[in-house]
Amino acid sequence: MSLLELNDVKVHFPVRKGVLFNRTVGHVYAVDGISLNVEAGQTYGLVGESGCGKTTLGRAVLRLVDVTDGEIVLDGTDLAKLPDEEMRRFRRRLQMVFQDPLGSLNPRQNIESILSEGMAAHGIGANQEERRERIKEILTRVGLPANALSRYPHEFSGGQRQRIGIARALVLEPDVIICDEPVSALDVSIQAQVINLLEELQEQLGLTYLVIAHDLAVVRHISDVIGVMYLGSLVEEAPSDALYAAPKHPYTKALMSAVPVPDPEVEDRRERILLRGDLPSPANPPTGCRFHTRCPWKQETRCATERPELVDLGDGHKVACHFAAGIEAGTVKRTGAAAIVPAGKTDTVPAARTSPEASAETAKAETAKAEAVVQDEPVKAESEVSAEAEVRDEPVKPAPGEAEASEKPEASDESEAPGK
Ligand SMILES: Nc1ncnc2c1ncn2[C@@H]1O[C@H](COP(=O)(O)OP(=O)(O)OP(=O)(O)O)[C@@H](O)[C@H]1O
Repeated sequence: MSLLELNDVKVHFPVRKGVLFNRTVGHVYAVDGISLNVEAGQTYGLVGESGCGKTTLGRAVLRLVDVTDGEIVLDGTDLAKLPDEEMRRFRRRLQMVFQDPLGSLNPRQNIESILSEGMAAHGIGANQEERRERIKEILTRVGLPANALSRYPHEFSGGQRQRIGIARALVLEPDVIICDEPVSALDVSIQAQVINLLEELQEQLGLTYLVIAHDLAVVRHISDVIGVMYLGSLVEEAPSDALYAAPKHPYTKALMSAVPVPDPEVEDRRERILLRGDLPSPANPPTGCRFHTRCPWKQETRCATERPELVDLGDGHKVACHFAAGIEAGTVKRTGAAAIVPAGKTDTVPAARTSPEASAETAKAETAKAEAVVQDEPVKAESEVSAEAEVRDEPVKPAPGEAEASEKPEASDESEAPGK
């Protein structure tokens, strides 16, 4: 059963001009008609390049931005239409884990204060004593020592801060956690541990996640279903394995073709699709299919005039492309608008600096590393982690003001062992 259901959600930001900015001259169509279902106890991964509207959609679900149109149904209640007062009660049930753990934690509050603030606001725990006990339990679950309570955010490494961000969400016992780029600010060696922690917590507590990320490797590992976003809309949605085995939308094919294959023979033979140009402006999106200006299979004139619906081609594999079936069957021919080259020869084709391929090229090695880490790195069992936390009795770093912040570089984030 769907716990969270989005029906044709739109978020259009007005573009204002004039001396008093009181004249609306257009709109940024950041989210433009997204429908998706997140099943209870599952993870929905939302991917797309920077600027496609992922974060805005996540914020819309929490009603942190105004929803222009559509329904956001949590457990039968449409949040989009709830008065602010009633929405406040629902806020506890939807929590967010942010990309930048340091930026989202108040540096002047210790961990107990940060975590108990929301609990008190939502009436969780009869008194501070009860709240403290609950916080200690959650800190152990996320692999942090109980003595973290009295420490401040700057005393922790990046990965540990993200664990605090996860704990802050968990203490409120939410139904759905929206993770917005939960590991992209972390060193690659730490990313897998945080992803694995999210998975362990899901198994133990039956959590439901909406994970927003630009990194296909991160989303693949954790998601049951993946949605691919382009310029405010979903272009493809499928069970994770099906999407990776056989992407059907040209945009997804291009994204996937940028991910290197570990086998050198396959890598040499396979083709890469290099999209040219930047993501068009969401203030002035192309007509028809929004991807047609960069699509290698663009056909006259339907692609430029008729916006494709997201259609189920079988087994829940949905695609918004007029010619997906023909492309798959080989009956629709390529027409240009993108270069298709052997993977080993990508450097011969200049791509626009800001295109996904430009960043994909520079991020290629990083993605490979991240994927290797996600697959191979042994992660301690939770029992091991909490046992270590108990045993270790390490000196507490100076409180803020006593000494300059002794921020550790992420790379020396040790193996993210708790109890530091
Ligand atoms: N408050 C706002 N007012 C106007 N435009 C906005 C606002 N917030 C976001 N946008 C625009 O909406 C579009 C989508 O932004 P959004 O941050 O959701 O994308 P994203 O896919 O999450 O990208 P990133 O990963 O870089 O954050 C962008 O063009 C952005 O400039």
